[in-house]
Amino acid sequence: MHSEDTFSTRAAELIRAGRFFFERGWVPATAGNFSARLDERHVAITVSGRHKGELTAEDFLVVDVEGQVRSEGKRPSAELPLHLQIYQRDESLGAVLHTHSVNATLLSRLHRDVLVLEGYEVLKALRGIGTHEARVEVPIFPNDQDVPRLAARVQEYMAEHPEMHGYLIAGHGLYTWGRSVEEACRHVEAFEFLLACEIEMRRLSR
Ligand SMILES: CSC[C@@H](O)[C@@H](O)C(=O)COP(=O)(O)O
Ligand SMILES: [Zn+2]
Repeated sequence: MHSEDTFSTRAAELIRAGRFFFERGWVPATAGNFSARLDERHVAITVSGRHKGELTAEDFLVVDVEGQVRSEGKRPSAELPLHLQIYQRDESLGAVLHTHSVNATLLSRLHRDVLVLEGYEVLKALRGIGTHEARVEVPIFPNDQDVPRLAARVQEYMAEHPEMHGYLIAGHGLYTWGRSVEEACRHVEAFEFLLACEIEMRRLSR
């Protein structure tokens, strides 16, 4: 069972991530949600509707990996099922981060089905990738206000593509994860850099 200390440490890491993302314009107007694993069965996740650049420890609650809320009187992120799907499928994963940057939103509307990232040195910031020659496929799922249905769709796709590092939701944003909050943050930064390159490349090659 996790301690209060674990909760506070994970919350502090996610608060720092929220400030960093907000400063860069990746979580505007209460958009985005963050979570971190506390132990095998429990996760801390942001309360729904909170501003992600101004989080405090009060803006987190505890849920179990089946989605049962363990903190009375707090409503979890509307996108909780997308976080739980990741924790349920892989016990080694420790954090899930969701952002809404302009670049993720635009690219997810310009492309259908999948965005291919290749030829970038920064791909090596993604766990397990050792060369710029890697080909990273970022699937794009249609947005869906029925979040459990969307989570089931992601789950089905991930069963076929277990090597995935993240995905886009059309007109919505990015989901990525890692073994720790630090690794998940690195993945957000890497994806945001790569998405910015892709946008700029399209502009330059017009
Ligand atoms: C402010 S619009 C964004 C929301 O609809 C949603 O997509 C989102 O990312 C934040 O929802 P939340 O329930 O606060 O976790
Ligand atoms: Zn969202």
